[in-house]
Amino acid sequence: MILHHFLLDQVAVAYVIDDGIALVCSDISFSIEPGELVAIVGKNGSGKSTLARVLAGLLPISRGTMIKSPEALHSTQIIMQNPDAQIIGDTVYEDICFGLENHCIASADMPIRARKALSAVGLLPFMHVQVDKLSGGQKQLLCIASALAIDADVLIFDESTAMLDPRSRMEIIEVIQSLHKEGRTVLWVTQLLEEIGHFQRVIALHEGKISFDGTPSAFFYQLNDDDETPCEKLQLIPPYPVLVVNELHRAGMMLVEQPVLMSQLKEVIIKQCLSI
Ligand SMILES: Nc1ncnc2c1ncn2[C@@H]1O[C@H](COP(=O)(O)OP(=O)(O)OP(=O)(O)O)[C@@H](O)[C@H]1O
Repeated sequence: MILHHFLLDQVAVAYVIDDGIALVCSDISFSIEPGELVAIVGKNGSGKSTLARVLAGLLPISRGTMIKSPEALHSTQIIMQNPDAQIIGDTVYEDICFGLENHCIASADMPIRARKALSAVGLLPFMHVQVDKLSGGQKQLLCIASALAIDADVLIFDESTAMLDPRSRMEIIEVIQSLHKEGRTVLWVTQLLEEIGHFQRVIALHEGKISFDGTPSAFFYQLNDDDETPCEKLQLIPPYPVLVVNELHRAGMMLVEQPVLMSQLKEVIIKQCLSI
């Protein structure tokens, strides 16, 4: 029997506003299984952060049902867009320890956990630095390290690398892939479509509803030439490798595979050229 981490059925979410309530998500039904690596995409205001907060237990649902596994209930960490809203300690180390204390981790284990987590995000040299001396991107890395130190089963990243440069962002995605290999469940909210090739599954939101749930290649490619892809339907711009494939296609060169990442595009072109 599969125990879902999250099982949502016809979920709706509303905010209380001045003149009533605003329904921002509706008809949301999906499940997340343990160990999944999922990207959540959509335009600004499509409901990604709202959904992330619901899954993290920070927002109640207004309608429908949501069932969580015990792990998802007790061991989910969300890393949000704004690092200042999540940092409490005066120094990097104190901030990590604050989260560890909240999770009843023994004091003796704290230094080793903090070092391991800070190493994973490249912040070990900053361990005893005052938090207000960190850049915005370094603060985001600290929030990620705090979640890693706690050893959460489910990690939800809500555009938490938005302030990082491309190299640091790639390094975080590599950290996330290794956490996934260890069995962790990762939900990654992003606006950057070039990132989603690193994920197994894409959930796309449009106006608070799920408009797509499937693989990255199914999001960017369509079997029939005349059909719009799920990505095009959302009026989002696909990443560069997909644009290259589409241009080659128009020029008469059909690729047998559907690359999403640059490394995949390179492999496909080499394979195809060698077979001519
Ligand atoms: N606290 C709130 N009160 C009222 N409305 C809200 C609140 N937070 C978000 N909303 C509204 O809910 C809708 C979805 O917002 P949400 O932040 O979930 O979208 P998003 O896809 O994460 O957007 P972005 O990519 O811009 O961060 C938007 O219309 C937004 O204005």
